[in-house]
Amino acid sequence: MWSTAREIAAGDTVIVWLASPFPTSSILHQTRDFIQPLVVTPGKDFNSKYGNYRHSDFIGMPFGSKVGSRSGKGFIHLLRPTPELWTMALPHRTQILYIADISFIISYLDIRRGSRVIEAGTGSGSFSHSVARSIGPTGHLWSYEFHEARAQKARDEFTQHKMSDFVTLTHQNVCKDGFNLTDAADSVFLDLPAPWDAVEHAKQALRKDRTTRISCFSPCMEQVLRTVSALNDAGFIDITMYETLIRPHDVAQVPVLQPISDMEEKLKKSEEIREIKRLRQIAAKQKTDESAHGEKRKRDDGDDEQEAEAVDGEDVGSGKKLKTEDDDEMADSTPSRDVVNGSSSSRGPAVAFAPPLQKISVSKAIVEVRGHTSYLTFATLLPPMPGASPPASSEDVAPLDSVST
Ligand SMILES: C[S@@+](CC[C@H](N)C(=O)[O-])C[C@H]1O[C@@H](n2cnc3c(N)ncnc32)[C@H](O)[C@@H]1O
Repeated sequence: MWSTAREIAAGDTVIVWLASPFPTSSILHQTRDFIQPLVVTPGKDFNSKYGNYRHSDFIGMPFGSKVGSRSGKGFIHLLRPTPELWTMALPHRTQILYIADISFIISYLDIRRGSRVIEAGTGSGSFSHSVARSIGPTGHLWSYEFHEARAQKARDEFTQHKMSDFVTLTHQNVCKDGFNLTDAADSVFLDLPAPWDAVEHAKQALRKDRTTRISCFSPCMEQVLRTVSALNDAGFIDITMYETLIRPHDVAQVPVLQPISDMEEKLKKSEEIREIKRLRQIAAKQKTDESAHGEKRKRDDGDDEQEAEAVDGEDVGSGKKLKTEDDDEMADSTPSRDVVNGSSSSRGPAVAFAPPLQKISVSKAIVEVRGHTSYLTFATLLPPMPGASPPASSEDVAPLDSVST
């Protein structure tokens, strides 16, 4: 398909991104103001509200470059085309399929490297580009469009995007004239106003030596019901309908909350250390008082000192401090942080046990889901059983109320 070279050359298609390189989901469907395809043509200029540029200046730049305008005001990004970017940037000649539906259809039709696929109609070629990438040059896409100007424009684009070796575009009314193919395709995709009229033709074009799939894209339920009837009549099975909706999520980074059991343990330890510190302070104060008075104070109760020594690990009399495990832990715990709520503490060398604070990404789904595009009906066609007679059509089946019991 498109150039895989590192640098942009004359004649290459580039996608010009005119806005922030980090789109939010809300602008993904309104990006045509921000994103445009461009064929690099020496001698031509690209002018926009983001500045003026000469195509020839793009030649030799790596794809993905950020380019400043000639006036120094504004910049653009020159991106390598992908089917996703093409769908966002392509010139619309019809309504098009977007990536949420495209990816779902490709997955449910089991389209992969080497697949042989039929699509009708081609429209603006949005779906065609994603299929072309999925099947690669070892597969084949037969695309049909009955609007002559659209067919020609799509054909030109397929040639420009180096797809024409494995994508065949035919200008034809598939409901009337079918696909001119027999037992050829692994799957069929119909994006037509009246897909039911093309179901029998699709059946003829599908392979009979393996299980094959069909999908029809229709905006309203009446179309779905007619299509389901036609699929039933043609002997398709496993008929299922889906709707693809985009549900945006609010994403935020939050501090990792620690398990309560850990917190209890740490709080207990914190209390113990606070108590030790308190006793140390008492002992230190006593020592200061004694030296200030220049005499050794007589103790009424020698037990106090012993108690302080026992808890504190400090030889109060000699002023020598004995190192404890807790001291090590306090010294190692940097930076100092509040364990409980995760906020930074400005209380100096406070007691701290938590490792440097970690954050995780969490998301909350937005309840309202908008953006109905169409209903997707899928069905399966099994290879005929050897010696089996063709399935009865619904017209041959007597209505339920006429069946006597
Ligand atoms: C909605 S557009 C398809 C958009 C396309 N899936 C895309 O992603 O760009 C439907 C196209 O089907 C074409 N079409 C309608 N009926 C047709 C028929 N019977 N045979 C061939 N093409 C047909 C229309 O001209 C139109 O271009």
